Amino acid sequence: MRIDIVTIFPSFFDVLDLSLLGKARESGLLEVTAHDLRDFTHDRHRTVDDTPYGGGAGMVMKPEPWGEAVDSIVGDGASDALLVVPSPAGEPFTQALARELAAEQHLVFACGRYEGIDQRVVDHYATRMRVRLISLGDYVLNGGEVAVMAMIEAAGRLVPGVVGNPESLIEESHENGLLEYPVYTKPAVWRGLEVPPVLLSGHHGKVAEWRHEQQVERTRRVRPELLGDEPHAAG
Ligand SMILES: N#Cc1ccccc1Cn1ccc2ccc(-c3cc(N)[nH]n3)cc21
Repeated sequence: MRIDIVTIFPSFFDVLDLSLLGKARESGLLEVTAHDLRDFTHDRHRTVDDTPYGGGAGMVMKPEPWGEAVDSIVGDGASDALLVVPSPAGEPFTQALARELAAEQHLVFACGRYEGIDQRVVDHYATRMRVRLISLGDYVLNGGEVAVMAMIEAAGRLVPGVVGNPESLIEESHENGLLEYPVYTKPAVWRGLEVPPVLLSGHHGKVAEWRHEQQVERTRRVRPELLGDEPHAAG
């Protein structure tokens, strides 16, 4: 299995040289590469973030560096790789999902920071490859790196040959809260994708209403049981 990680903290993943996964890398069972997102910026300050359209606290990760970084890994067309984006708005990471990741040939992990990555990055790559937003649990981390480390560990250990004794593999799961709304920053149009007009309106009430609607729509779509709707069948 090939694993690529895009992050502003590449050295965070040096720890993967240790322990079980370190041996799996040496044996060639796992090929893991961390890429610095700032290497795909072109300004003196290596800027990766900007203010959010629609206002609100914090900063949002700009789409352009992400486009260049992911393209450098998967090329500029369709790809069989799976793009995994850790997010509080993602589907729950479970043992079953770890098994699905373990069966992939090529995983690309996008580690966001700040208030998240401009929504259009996900929207763009969804036209070229499979994209999955995955939540480690219903709490908010400062970025994606911890979640990616957990996913790599959970999935990596399921790759045949990585864990000496397969009997030692175990099951687990978690739970709830409204999911995040999509975020956007400059430019207003990126690769033909526009920011939702309400976020450019300057009407804070409408922005707040739209964001809540997005949260409900996402939660109903991804975690219906959190709204008291019928939960999905187990499995
Ligand atoms: N997004 C967002 C966000 C929204 C509001 C406040 C803070 C953040 C921080 N953040 C930025 C990137 C990023 C990636 C994954 C998580 C994450 C995953 C789980 N399961 N919890 N938190 C958080 C992340």
